[in-house]
Amino acid sequence: MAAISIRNVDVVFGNHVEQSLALLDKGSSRQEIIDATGDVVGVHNACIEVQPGEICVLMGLSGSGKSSLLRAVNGLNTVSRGEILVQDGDQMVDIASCDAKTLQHMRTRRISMVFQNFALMPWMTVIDNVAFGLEMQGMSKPKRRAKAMQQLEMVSLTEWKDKYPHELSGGMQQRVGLARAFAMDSDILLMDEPFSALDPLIRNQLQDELIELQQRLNKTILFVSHDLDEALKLGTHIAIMESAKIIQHDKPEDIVLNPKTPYVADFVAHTNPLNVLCGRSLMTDVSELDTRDDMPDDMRVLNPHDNTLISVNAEGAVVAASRQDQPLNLHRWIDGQDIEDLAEGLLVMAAADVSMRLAIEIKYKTGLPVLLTESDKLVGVLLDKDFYHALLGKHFTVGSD
Ligand SMILES: Nc1ncnc2c1ncn2[C@@H]1O[C@H](COP(=O)(O)OP(=O)(O)OP(=O)(O)O)[C@@H](O)[C@H]1O
Repeated sequence: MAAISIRNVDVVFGNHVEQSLALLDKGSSRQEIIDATGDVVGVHNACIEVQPGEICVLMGLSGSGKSSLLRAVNGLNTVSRGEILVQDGDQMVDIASCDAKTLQHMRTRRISMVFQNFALMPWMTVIDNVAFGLEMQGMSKPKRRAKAMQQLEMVSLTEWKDKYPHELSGGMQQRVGLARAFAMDSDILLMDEPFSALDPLIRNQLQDELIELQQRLNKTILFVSHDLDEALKLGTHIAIMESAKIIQHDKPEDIVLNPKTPYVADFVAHTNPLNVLCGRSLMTDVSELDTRDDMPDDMRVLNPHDNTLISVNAEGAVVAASRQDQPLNLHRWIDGQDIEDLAEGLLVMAAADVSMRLAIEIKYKTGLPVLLTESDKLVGVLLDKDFYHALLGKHFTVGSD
């Protein structure tokens, strides 16, 4: 069961919603609808399923409708048409049509929100800010203070518990915002550009902390960002919005490798995709490696210029390698090992899903191509051209639709 299921959702701001929806159905543009009715289309026909434990990032330029859609998920924006089904135990509640009491229940128990401007109460101490939502849930004072302390510990702010928000830096205030959201124990977190007001170093640190917290707590997160690097880093899925519509909803790697429109390609061209690209997507397939008539059948050429060769056995495993007739040592890369262990001239075999960032580091240390394996079988090789393609962004083609 999806945690959030957004089905054909339109959000129209204004006083002529029916008329504007009719115009949308006739294919009128956003601007034509503003001209005809004065209404603004925030979201047009959005459909996404977010599975439990996913981080889905809504990404797009300013005004594309990201916040409008996010805010519809907890009823802060009225859904003009369509359904937003949110998991509540073993049933799904339609936020678009449920009564006020159910919406209140969903907001206090199931869905928490973290805002860009932190939205802390300036007259309350840090701990009271974190405990605030728990009071709304009806939890007793000692219990909610204990719980709030736990959350502050999680974001390393226990020593600041009695301070007021203005005494904290922006990054610390956003940590309080995170602690407050996590304290609610709700399964779903809505995050509206929570880190964009912070300087890059702190933003990076909070992104890492969010990933770490998410791995521990397994929340479902819908996250708004206008920064593709942030989306690629955080998202298990990314939904790209343009002019109120979702134009591509995919895994990060697919966004980078197969942008569906020039708008998406333009974002991709200005990003650093090395963290999301994996070796398999860019490798030269084993079947494309050259053989030579003057060599045994099991030999493959990695580099004809310095005569780097490998020998592959009947099971497809690499059993030997040489360069300029001198044997090369083979080395199996183990996750988590220290890159400094590698030396010039080692021929490394890594899993085919190795990140391109790590593959480039390996190549830098060894000066050799990187062999990619699956269950010990050679499936491909990262040659110089594959690294250059990754670095120069020559790895994608824009889809036709
Ligand atoms: N409450 C509202 N009333 C009227 N128009 C609104 C309202 N909220 C958003 N809009 C309009 O809907 C459109 C989409 O805005 P939205 O804030 O969702 O975009 P966004 O992609 O989140 O942009 P940003 O990154 O700048 O926050 C904009 O044209 C905006 O002016």
